Amino acid sequence: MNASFPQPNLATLVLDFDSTFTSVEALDILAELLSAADPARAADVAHIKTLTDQAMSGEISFADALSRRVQILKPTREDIAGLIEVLKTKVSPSIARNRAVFAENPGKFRIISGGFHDFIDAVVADYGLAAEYVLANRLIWNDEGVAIGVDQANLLSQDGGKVLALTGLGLTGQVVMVGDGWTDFEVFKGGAAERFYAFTENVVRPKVVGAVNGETSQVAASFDEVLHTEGYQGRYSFPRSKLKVLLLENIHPDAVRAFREEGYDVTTVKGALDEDDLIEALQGVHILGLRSKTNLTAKAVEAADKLMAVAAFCIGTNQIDLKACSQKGIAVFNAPYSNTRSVVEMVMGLTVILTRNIYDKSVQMHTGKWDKSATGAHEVRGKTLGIIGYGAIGSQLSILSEAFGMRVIYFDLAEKLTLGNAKRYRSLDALLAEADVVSLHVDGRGENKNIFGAAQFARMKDGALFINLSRGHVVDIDALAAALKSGKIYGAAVDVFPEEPRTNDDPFESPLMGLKNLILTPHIGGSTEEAQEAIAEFASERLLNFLNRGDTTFSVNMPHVQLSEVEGRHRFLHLHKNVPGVLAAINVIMAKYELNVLAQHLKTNEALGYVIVDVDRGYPKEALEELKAVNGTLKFRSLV
Ligand SMILES: NC(=O)C1=CN([C@@H]2O[C@H](COP(=O)(O)OP(=O)(O)OC[C@H]3O[C@@H](n4cnc5c(N)ncnc54)[C@H](O)[C@@H]3O)[C@@H](O)[C@H]2O)C=CC1
Ligand SMILES: O=C(O)C(=O)COP(=O)(O)O
Repeated sequence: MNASFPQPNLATLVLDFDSTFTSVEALDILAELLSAADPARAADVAHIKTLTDQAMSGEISFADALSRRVQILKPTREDIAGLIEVLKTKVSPSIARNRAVFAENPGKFRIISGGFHDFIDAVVADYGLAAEYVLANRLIWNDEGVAIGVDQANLLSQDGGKVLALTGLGLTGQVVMVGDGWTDFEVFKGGAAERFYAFTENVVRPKVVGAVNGETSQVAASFDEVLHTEGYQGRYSFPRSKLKVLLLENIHPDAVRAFREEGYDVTTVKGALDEDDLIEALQGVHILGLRSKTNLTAKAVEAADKLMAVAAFCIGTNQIDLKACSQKGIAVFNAPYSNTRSVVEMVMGLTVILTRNIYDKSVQMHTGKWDKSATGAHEVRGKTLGIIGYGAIGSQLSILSEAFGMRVIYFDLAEKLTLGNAKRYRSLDALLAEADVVSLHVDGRGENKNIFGAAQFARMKDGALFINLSRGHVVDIDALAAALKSGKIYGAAVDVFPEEPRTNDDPFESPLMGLKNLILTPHIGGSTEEAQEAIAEFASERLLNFLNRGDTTFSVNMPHVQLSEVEGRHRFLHLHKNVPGVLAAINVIMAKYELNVLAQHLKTNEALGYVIVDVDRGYPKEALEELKAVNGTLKFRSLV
């Protein structure tokens, strides 16, 4: 840390070793190593684990369990050397990522353990903790180099030994105990520490967690949480385990895994939520993942107290009130290309099925009717496909249908790169007059409500086909039903509806039900395993890059800034209304606190300005308060 900004009055943090500093119980690992080398010792492993568990939960005497375990194991010096190598790879993830904190705060950390100096010292030495900072037991060795017992004179081989050993150090200032086990809690209960954190990153011991009072003793799911609460500047300015991620609508498990692996607190919900339930579920949530069926309304955005970012784990973002999100400085992302191909393949299949009348033939077969005839069945080759909306899906469809021998014409509001031999039509009516198959691929913007109604069906060729896999509100469903009933159009495939059930348990109702040569599908255009997996990867990466570095690439409402990892520096992320003077105000504060700026970016769009400043490590807390108070600030956070 920059020596000019020491954090005042930091407590001494005393860390337990087994299942706290490392993610494992050392004697369990030792037992596993011994039994791997000699399978006849498998029973010993089970025995050791039971004793460890009983002792850590406070069910049996710690001292008794300790010497019994050593006597069962009887490790050699080589065994202990092997154990050290393994333990070095098992340091708890949140401790490992905060390695710099140990060096930046010399003398502020102690290790206390009923385990043994014989292996602990070597493991914690990598973190700059010398043996004098370790309070632990010692093994008793015989002349053959075999450990045969425990130093009974050492306080830590006795019940209640941690309290006595720690008190004996006579530390000045506040002392805080961090550990997973009952003996760690006893340190606090016995008065040797002012505060206690029940450390649950590796193991949750109900007796210990149940004993905390929420004030001077509390649960910490990671070392980041401890550092943050105790005022240390750790690897993360805010502990990830306190950042809540809510994933709705059965988002692929790969996304859940991606967030959990990075230490975030993830909750999943199978279906979509209505406004009231969403408002309730969003309380305290920082990150929201949804798909096409959850409407994130302005009211829900307004009520969301902690929301920082939202991702549509799909293409469409029409279900999200983007304006409301921007006004609150909430970043919105989507996955614009991950299910494109799935939709296109489905449209190709539907085109062939409708053109050949395959669907109705199959329905009849299921009722025992054999109707072998060519009447009304056609090839798609040589037919004209009219694509409305030549975006990612429309243009990909253009390529595949040309490969099928179709002639492609399209209509789009925007200028688009025409692919292959497709032809752009500047008038929708002209396209409708020529297309044998009309396929809708416009986006779901509000203005597109009912763009396809009775007038458009009337302008289509008699007996043409109609396909909609875009958005339900784009088509007047009654007009579609009428066009099908009258025979004006020969067949249709519809995947999206103005009203869709929220979950698979809710009923589907539509005036389209029961009509002939009409294929209805439950909004599955993007529902392939390939697409869902790709979306999970893409959308979670966008969110994680935003959370971990401030990167806004691919955001649908934020100015785009691509950022690298934050290494050995602090990063301030300042999102504000796009009004004059904000950058200047930020720089005045930087200068006032003599913060050494390593890099600075400013990107704006119509509504928002986004300033990113990387500074040398170490800053006074007041600087952050002033940065947050700059006029126009919507969101401010700092990363380390
Ligand atoms: N059924 C499903 O499961 C899925 C549905 N979708 C939906 O498919 C639609 C298309 O997706 P993408 O191609 O990725 O979107 P995109 O944004 O790349 O393309 C949309 C195109 O439509 C054009 N457009 C918008 N309004 C128009 C109008 N009134 N008339 C003519 N052109 C208009 C735009 O200029 C743009 O080129 C979206 O509504 C998306 O939500 C996407 C994936 C899966
Ligand atoms: O990607 C889209 O826009 C879709 O419509 C797919 O929606 P879904 O994720 O299947 O709810």
